[in-house]
Formats: sequence, structure tokens, C-alpha cells
Amino acid sequence: MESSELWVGFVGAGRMAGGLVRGLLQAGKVPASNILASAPSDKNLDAWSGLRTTLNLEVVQQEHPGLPGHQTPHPAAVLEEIRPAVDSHHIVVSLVAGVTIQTLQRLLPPWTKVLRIMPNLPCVVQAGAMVFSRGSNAGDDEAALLKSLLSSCGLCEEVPESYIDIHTGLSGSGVAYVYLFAEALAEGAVKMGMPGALASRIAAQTLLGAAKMLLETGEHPAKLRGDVCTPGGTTIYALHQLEKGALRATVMDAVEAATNRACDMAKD
Ligand SMILES: NC(=O)C1=CN([C@@H]2O[C@H](COP(=O)(O)OP(=O)(O)OC[C@H]3O[C@@H](n4cnc5c(N)ncnc54)[C@H](O)[C@@H]3O)[C@@H](O)[C@H]2O)C=CC1
Ligand SMILES: O=C(O)[C@@H]1CCC=N1
Repeated sequence: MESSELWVGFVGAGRMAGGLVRGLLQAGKVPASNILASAPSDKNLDAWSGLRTTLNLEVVQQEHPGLPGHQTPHPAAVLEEIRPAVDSHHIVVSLVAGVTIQTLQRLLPPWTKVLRIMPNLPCVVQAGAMVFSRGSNAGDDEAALLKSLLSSCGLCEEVPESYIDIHTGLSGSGVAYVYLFAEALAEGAVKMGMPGALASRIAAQTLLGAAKMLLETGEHPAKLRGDVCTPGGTTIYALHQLEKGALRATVMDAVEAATNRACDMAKD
């Protein structure tokens, strides 16, 4: 499908939808004129200036085939609202944490093509990490279309649905743990006398460089960590402190807590 024929609608104009839109626009995947978003009131739509914004139902009632992306904290109410307008041209994509494909399919007409994704916020800078799974009516064409769109916002892989909550704990939420770590790194440097802005920039570049090496070398992180440790040098003294603070176990607990919360949200 030509990008000019594709319409992308977001039910809910929040931060994650905004992130995906910025990624898609930067990659030139969809023209701004074909993007539509809705919100319960105008007050949330300021950040969407230049894009068309409207009411929930209208996002789905556009005349062209579309790809409504659905993202809101109230999935059942919203799905009930848009249900009458969903037709066989639509591909309904949910990015709501914890809401299963089974729930989406139950709340939409039985033939609806449903895809479930879990993105993360770095989609804004086209460095996101995303996974998706397909519902029973979504075929290879729908999966390929979604993958081609999302790949413009970063890494995108199809996975069994059971991995989606885990990805939420690892990466959807994981971005926040990394920011916390970046903040802590910079604050350590500030404590030792470096100006905050410089410390923040260096912390960010340190994370970027470490992540790039991890991806590009394909090495296990333990190997790369070992390469930094000069015997008797600075790093091993610092790592000893981090181990005493149980950094590794705490981060594992964090991933587990977020994954379990995503599973629990399916029952809310
Ligand atoms: N923020 C993130 O990094 C990520 C968020 N998500 C998912 O994205 C969804 C939204 O999260 P955020 O963007 O963080 O929240 P947000 O609070 O920025 O956005 C939610 C948006 O939904 C709108 N909304 C609420 N009720 C609505 C309704 N009845 N009809 C239409 N719009 C309605 C709100 O006005 C708001 O703009 C959640 O389901 C979350 O699980 C997924 C991955 C990452
Ligand atoms: O905090 C949340 O629930 C959402 C899902 C992943 C990131 N933000």
C-alpha cells in the first residue's frame, strides 16, 4: 500500500501515541495529513498541533482504509464506542499494556483484524524496541504492514503473545529504569564536582556507547563488563559497591514487578 493511501488513527492522543507519530513522520512513512488522533477533550491536544484531531468515533469513521492505533487507559469503554464503526478494512492495533488479544477480540466484531503491540518511548527518536502479536483474523499482510510502519521507529519483532508482558517489564517500562540509572550516574559525578549539564551529557553518551557496543559486537554483557575492569583499577572497586547494593537483583526484581503488573492489569 502506498503511504499516501494509508491512514493512521490514534484513539487517545497521549505520550506514547505522540512518540509513534513523531517516529512515523520523521521516517516519512505516513503523510501528516493522513494521521488523526482523538481525545476526550481539547486540552490534551495542544502537543498535536499540525495534525488533525477529533473525537474517538471519527478516528475510525474516516473514508479510507486505516490503521487505528488504540491507546487509552479505558479500553473496554473505548472499544464499545468505536465498535459500530469498525469495518473489514480496518486493522485495530492496541498498545495498551496488559490488555490481551482475547479481550480485544471479545470487545470488537468477531471478524476484526487485531494486532497487539508493545512499543517504548524511544520510538520518538526512531530507536524504539517493539514487539507485536497477531490476533486470529490478522494475516501476513497485516503483520507485514505493521512491521514496516513500526520498523521506521526502531527494532520491531513479532513474538508469541506471552512475551508481550515480559517485554513491557524489560523495555516498555525499562526505559524509565535506564533514565533512573542515568540520573544516578550524573548525580555521582556532580557529587564529585562536575557541573550537572556536562555530567548528564556524558552519562547519556556512556549509555549510548555501551548499548551500541552490546548490539554491534553481539557479545554477552558480562564479557564487555570484564573488558572494562583493569585488574586492581577503578571499575572493579565501583562494581563491588554496586554488587553490595544488589543492583543486579534489584533490576531483576523491577522487571519481574512490571511484568507481573502487566499480567494483573489484564484482570483489572
Ligand atoms: N508511556 C509509555 O512509555 C508507554 C505507554 N504504553 C501504553 O500507552 C497507553 C497510554 O500511555 P501514555 O501515553 O503513557 O499515557 P498518557 O496519559 O500520556 O495518554 C493517554 C491518553 O489517552 C487519552 N484518553 C483517556 N481516556 C480516553 C478516552 N475515553 N478516549 C480517548 N482518549 C482517551 C488521554 O486524554 C491521554 O491523552 C497505555 O495504555 C500504556 O500502557 C505502552 C508502551 C510505552
Ligand atoms: O507504565 C506503564 O504502564 C506503561 C507501559 C510501559 C510503559 N509505560
